Amino acid sequence: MDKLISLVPHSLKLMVGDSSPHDLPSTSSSLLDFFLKQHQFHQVIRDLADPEKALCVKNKNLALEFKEKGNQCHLSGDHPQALISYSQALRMAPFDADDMDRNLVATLYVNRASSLHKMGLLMECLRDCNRALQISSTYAKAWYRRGKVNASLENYQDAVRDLTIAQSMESSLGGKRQIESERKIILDTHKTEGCTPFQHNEKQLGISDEPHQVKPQCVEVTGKGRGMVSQSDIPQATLVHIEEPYALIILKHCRETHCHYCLNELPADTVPCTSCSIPFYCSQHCQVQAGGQRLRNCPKKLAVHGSHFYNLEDYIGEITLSNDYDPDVEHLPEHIHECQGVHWPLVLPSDVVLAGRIIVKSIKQKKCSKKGSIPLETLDLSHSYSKMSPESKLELHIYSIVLLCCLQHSSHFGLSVTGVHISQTVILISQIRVNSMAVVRMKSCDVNVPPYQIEDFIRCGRALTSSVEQVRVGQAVYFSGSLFNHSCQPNVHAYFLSRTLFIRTTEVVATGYPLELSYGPQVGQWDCTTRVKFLEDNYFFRYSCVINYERQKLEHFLEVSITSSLESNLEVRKLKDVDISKVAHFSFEEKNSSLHIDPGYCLKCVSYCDLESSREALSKPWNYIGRLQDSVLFKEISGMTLSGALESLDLLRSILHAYNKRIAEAEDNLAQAFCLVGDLQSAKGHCEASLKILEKLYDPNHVVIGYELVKLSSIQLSLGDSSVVDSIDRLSAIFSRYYGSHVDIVFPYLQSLQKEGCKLVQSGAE
Ligand SMILES: C[S@@+](CC[C@H](N)C(=O)[O-])C[C@H]1O[C@@H](n2cnc3c(N)ncnc32)[C@H](O)[C@@H]1O
Repeated sequence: MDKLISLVPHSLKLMVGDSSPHDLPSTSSSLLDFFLKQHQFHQVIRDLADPEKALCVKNKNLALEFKEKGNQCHLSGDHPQALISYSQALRMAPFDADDMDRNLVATLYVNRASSLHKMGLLMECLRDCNRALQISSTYAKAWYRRGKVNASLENYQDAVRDLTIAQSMESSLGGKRQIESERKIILDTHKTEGCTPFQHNEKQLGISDEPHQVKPQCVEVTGKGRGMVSQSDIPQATLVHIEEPYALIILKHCRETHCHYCLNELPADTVPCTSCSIPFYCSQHCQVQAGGQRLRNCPKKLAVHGSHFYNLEDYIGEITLSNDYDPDVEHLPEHIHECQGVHWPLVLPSDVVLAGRIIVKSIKQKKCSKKGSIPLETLDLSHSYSKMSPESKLELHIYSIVLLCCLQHSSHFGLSVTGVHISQTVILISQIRVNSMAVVRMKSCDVNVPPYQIEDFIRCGRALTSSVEQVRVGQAVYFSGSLFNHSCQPNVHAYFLSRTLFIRTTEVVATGYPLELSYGPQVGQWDCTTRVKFLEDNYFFRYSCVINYERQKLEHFLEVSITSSLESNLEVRKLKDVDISKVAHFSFEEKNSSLHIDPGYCLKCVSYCDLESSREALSKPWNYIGRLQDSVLFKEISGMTLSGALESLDLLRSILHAYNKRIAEAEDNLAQAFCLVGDLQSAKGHCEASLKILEKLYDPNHVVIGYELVKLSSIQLSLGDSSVVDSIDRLSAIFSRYYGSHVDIVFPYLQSLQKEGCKLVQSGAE
């Protein structure tokens, strides 16, 4: 990008920087004309989009190298490393390549199945066997591995069937004999009458279909454009909106860890795209839905001898015929035009690639390829192009030109790159910037447990300071979802299951009242100034809701814990446009209206703080707390860091207001540090202290309290403290308010906590 920007002459930069949506077609054509004369520009496009230079194509030699590495690791017993190597080999292997007279991909699936079996990942192993068989239905080794894993899964009937088929397909006499003896052992040891339910399809995570009858209405809201309002009185925790994305993309940092279609965390048995080496999917279902081009197979009718009990031909058909394509789900082959191994989808920013997906989708939907016109004007979304900085405008122009040139190379729509098309793309990217939603997932972590082991540790109740945090995994356009405006006091909460957006009320909402979300991280994670800046930089509006307005005025007046008095006080809404002393007066009214207000006094509890000297005195303790945070991150806690942080905490307590949020953060850091050094009693004390402060700052059912309760309950569990039951009950109530009946799907850790809590109480009662 910098290279292209540096080519643009100053006068053209000025013209683009000054442009309005109205002049876009002419500024776009001028810039395009300029670039078309630059050989460096053509070089950039060739590097990004020329199939000859494609870097993300399949590569058989590389696949064989990874396969060999996987085999060596498997032989030496390093199964996790073998798994990684086989997955990389699958990513690189051309779908139709052969290796030793066998389809290479099928071989790799079977090899990976062996590693998965050794690692105890039985369902993953079974799925890989099925994948191999769907490519090569006569593959004896795949049937054999399937039989073995079915035996481990105690699906003895299927195990016997699989081994019968394996024996029939095996060509060597020795092999046949070995399979026969294993089959006999299973037959002799286990009675196979009674049918084990057979399931080979990859099931998607079931999303419970909670009824939602409450439909919000879209209206014009003064100063905010369109917005959503309630049409009736809506109870708390009611689902008010469900929507599938119009277009979605995974974020770059999640490409190796999350499915590129549904954005769920990748399982151990990842499925790569069959045509390029870019995406990984969690299942063939997602691969097909995304346009990861799985070849349809048509297995032969196989005659199998050796069984008079079952109809083995039907059984084989059931396993080898994939049915990943779900005709009821709208098919969005969003990856298909990016799938030629060229690397522009990998290097261009996510929102630009997302714009490409929308362009291709709208072309396909309108079937206007012959006309070569991009019907982007159909996207009824707001944008703030006029408010962007000159640098951003130039950047948007260049990205739009590059994207269209790449699409022109990669797709077969006869796409022409013109000033009008570029200007439409500029507007589209501007629309994406203010309207797309960050798709998030809840992630559990623990200071003592490596991330890949967290689920196992949690399941066994061995995690100590487990915490949950929201991580951004994708970016998506939801047409109706984007009509919810922002509030720093949101009354609805958005979350995602797979690609689906859910919006739920977090409080009772009266008829006609706006339904508003919090843009950016959840309330409580940022202070007011940071959020206002974020809204200005990213959404181009100056946030001026009552709470903020009053808070800004109060911040001149008093630096301590203003959140506490205002955030919980809904009556503050009435205070718009009143003088600061009146705000103060209002806050004191109920208690003692005759109080005199001076800067430095807390409006909630009247304690005093000398703001000037406190600011100076705070810098040293903050440094110590910062050092502690780093040590927790690197899991290296020295006695010095700990004692420095403890002294700093005392200092903070003496200077700051008792309910300052930063003291709560320091307490929380100390809790994590004490967990790391194994002093759980102290950890519990600090966690409780942090919670006590948060309870003063937030509504008792606020999600911020829920997060701290997760930590407290995991420490209490580790200590065998029976009060964990109360903590878990509280946190269940809080999360149910935000996630309703989806709480167990969004936050599976809650169930493990509940189970462990019950066990603890029962063992205490015995
Ligand atoms: C995702 S859109 C919301 C829908 C938008 N109001 C519309 O008319 O399409 C985000 C844009 O809405 C406006 N907006 C959202 N919340 C606002 C608020 N609290 N105050 C002022 N403008 C707001 C801003 O222009 C922002 O860029």
